[in-house]
Amino acid sequence: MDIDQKKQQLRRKLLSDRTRPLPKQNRLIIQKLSHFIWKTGFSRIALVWPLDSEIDLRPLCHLLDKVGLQVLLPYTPPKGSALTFHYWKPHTKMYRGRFGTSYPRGAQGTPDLILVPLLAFDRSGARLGYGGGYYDRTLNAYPNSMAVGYALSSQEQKWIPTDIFDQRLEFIVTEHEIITF
Ligand SMILES: Nc1nc2c(c(=O)[nH]1)N(C=O)[C@@H](CNc1ccc(C(=O)N[C@@H](CCC(=O)O)C(=O)O)cc1)CN2
Ligand SMILES: Nc1ncnc2c1ncn2[C@@H]1O[C@H](COP(=O)(O)OP(=O)(O)OP(=O)(O)O)[C@@H](O)[C@H]1O
Repeated sequence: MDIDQKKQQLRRKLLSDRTRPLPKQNRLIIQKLSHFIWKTGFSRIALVWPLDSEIDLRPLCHLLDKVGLQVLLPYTPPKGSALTFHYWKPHTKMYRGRFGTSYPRGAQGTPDLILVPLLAFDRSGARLGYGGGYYDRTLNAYPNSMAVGYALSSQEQKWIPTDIFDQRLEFIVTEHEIITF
């Protein structure tokens, strides 16, 4: 079995086992993330609008906006291209995009810090996503942005198969800890 097939097998299993985070877990991750973001001193932060059963960062979008930081959200282009990030404010209208994603139209920006959604991670900083390769291409396209994954601690796996193009994360924030690589 090659790496793509191994990833696909793991992805299928994780998707079928996945349960929605509990409100308390969601709150704890947001607390940890907001503290982490505050400490970096960065001001342009890329987050993501949730898909089914994912951690919901929408309260964090509002929180960051309230304290005067710039919130950016991704637009998902056809497979093969990097995501683009667009400024969001609490009143911004969201549009339906590819794969059930939602995105704001309007001015594009370059984030200082990119929060990266994931299906699974391991202790080496490897991540498994939905298989579009979007964040791998995006982190390549924004080499100066800090990449920070966020996940439930239950999303940790012993080992994630990786390819040469897979981008490792610098940090992963869970409801229990901040993992540094
Ligand atoms: N909330 C959220 N937004 C996000 C992401 C994410 O993980 N979470 N993405 C992170 O990259 C991007 C969109 N990623 C996606 C990439 C591929 C597929 C996809 O191919 N879905 C197939 C099934 C995949 C499979 O069977 O392996 C489908 O819908 O048919 C879905 C989302 C950008 N926005
Ligand atoms: N930088 C890249 N250059 C060329 N091809 C790439 C690159 N990154 C990913 N790919 C291709 O995209 C496909 C999906 O990649 P991968 O399985 O790593 O996605 P993922 O990280 O799980 O998904 P996502 O980032 O969208 O959440 C791979 O089969 C690979 O061929």
